[in-house]
Amino acid sequence: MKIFTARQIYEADKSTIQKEQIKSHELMERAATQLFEWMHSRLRGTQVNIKLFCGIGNNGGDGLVLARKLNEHGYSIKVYVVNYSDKRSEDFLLNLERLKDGKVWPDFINAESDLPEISPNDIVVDAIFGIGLNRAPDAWVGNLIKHINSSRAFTLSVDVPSGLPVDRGPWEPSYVVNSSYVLSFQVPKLVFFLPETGVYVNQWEILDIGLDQDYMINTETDFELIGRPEVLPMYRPRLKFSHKGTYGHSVIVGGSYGKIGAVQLASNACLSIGSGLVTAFIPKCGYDSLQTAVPEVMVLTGSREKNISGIEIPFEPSVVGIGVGIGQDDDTVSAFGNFLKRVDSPMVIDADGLNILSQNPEMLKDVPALSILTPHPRELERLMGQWSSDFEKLEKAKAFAAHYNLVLVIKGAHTITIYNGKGYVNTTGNPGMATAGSGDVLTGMITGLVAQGYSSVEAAIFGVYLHGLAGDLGVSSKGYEALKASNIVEHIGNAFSDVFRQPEMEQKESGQN
Ligand SMILES: NC(=O)C1=CN([C@@H]2O[C@H](COP(=O)(O)OP(=O)(O)OC[C@H]3O[C@@H](n4cnc5c(N)ncnc54)[C@H](O)[C@@H]3O)[C@@H](O)[C@H]2O)[C@@H](O)CC1
Ligand SMILES: [K+]
Repeated sequence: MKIFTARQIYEADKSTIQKEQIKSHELMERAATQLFEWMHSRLRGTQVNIKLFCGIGNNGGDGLVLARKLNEHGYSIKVYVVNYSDKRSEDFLLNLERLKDGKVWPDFINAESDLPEISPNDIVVDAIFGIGLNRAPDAWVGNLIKHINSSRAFTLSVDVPSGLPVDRGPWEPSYVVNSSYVLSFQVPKLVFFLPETGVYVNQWEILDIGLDQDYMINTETDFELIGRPEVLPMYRPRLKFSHKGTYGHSVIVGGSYGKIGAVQLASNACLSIGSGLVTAFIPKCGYDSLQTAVPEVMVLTGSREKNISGIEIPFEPSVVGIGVGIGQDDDTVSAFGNFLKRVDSPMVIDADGLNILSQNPEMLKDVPALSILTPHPRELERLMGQWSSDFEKLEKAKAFAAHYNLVLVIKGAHTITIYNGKGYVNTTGNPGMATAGSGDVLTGMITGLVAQGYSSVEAAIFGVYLHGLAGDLGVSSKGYEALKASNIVEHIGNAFSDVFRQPEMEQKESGQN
């Protein structure tokens, strides 16, 4: 699913109004009717106090339409107009009149007003600012937002949490509504998925308000949300008359004394995702344990007992995944550097492989084109320097990936794969996966997909998706705390099946942070 910028959403809005020959207030009515139906289908007339905070733009207009409909259906509502500007939008004004026609009289909140009482049992509808926010809210509006946040009431945000701009970080982090649930129109917003701004969104759901499909399909976006519909077409079916050679021979290079488990996890994951053959290249100390733990994996050892000091592979591998548990001994670093010079085909580089690159940036030019680097945020920072916001991080990552012609997988709650100026935001995974060895499993999975002929970017996107899904399936039986990296490997097969599961009903895009 494409992730549009605010400017693109306004364009889609305009194009819909033109093509359908409707008025903008009719589109507002359509959007707010969706909001109402969402609430009504859940509340079914329950007598709870609903407090609607409406700004003076179209986000506020949505709130007013919702208030009118709730009132018509007998709900107990109180409407507050947050009067932060006298530039009220036309559709806001129209709907203010319609609300008054229904005998609902909003309270107007200004800089001098007392803050209204909000009980933890109330439902707050947050329609103060939408995607039109273009500067920090005034301090008194910020204080109102803080007041809403401290009320502990269930807070339903219209389109976006008020105070959260959609194309940058907030000016003042405490002036952003902490949403319990965001009902976002038509498309998800990038800020829902980034570590600094995703914290304002507990759960989100997309409401389809029927914006112009032609515009949506034909407009290129810088980011895309990756769910099942996006990964299904990437799948490469296994062929009846195929053999293990068809699916590639992967080599996992890594391990050092005390860190052989990393290679075990990566090679096991590599096999489980379908690599025809897997060979591990490790120091001698790991030979027995690895052969015993994963008998299907072939093992080559270097000349040293405890670390890798030279990498010799006596055949042409389909792909190499390198770095897990490899350490940073001087001779390992030079073995790594020499190996990079000798390999031309894309590799998967993780963990200490990335740290070696950060320490020795001159090696970056030897990394084969289209290699996949899988840093977590600290490793990314070591590779490309600090950033001041998530948005700057993404811009730097795009520039870095383009400069070296690489695929960058930025690991996190929503892992983002960067390639060719575009970011692919993953939707699977859970906090149970923040556990030792989880990254080693991902390295093995991506390596195994490249071995089977997936392009680098597809291997990264699909591998990240399946890794998260395997973790989600693992959590359903183990729980968050007990989930181990080896459980993720055990669920890779189920993750494939899940991708092909027929949806029981129409899937709605939604998520939880
Ligand atoms: N594009 C769509 O698909 C649709 C959008 N609708 C709603 O329209 C919203 C956008 O409406 P608007 O463009 O009117 O913008 P907002 O309602 O988000 O903000 C209102 C206005 O306040 C001003 N403003 C921005 N930051 C401010 C600040 N810090 N202090 C004081 N004033 C500030 C701006 O001039 C802005 O236009 C969406 O979020 C959505 O809720 C819906 O009505 C229907 C369809
Ligand atoms: K809002």
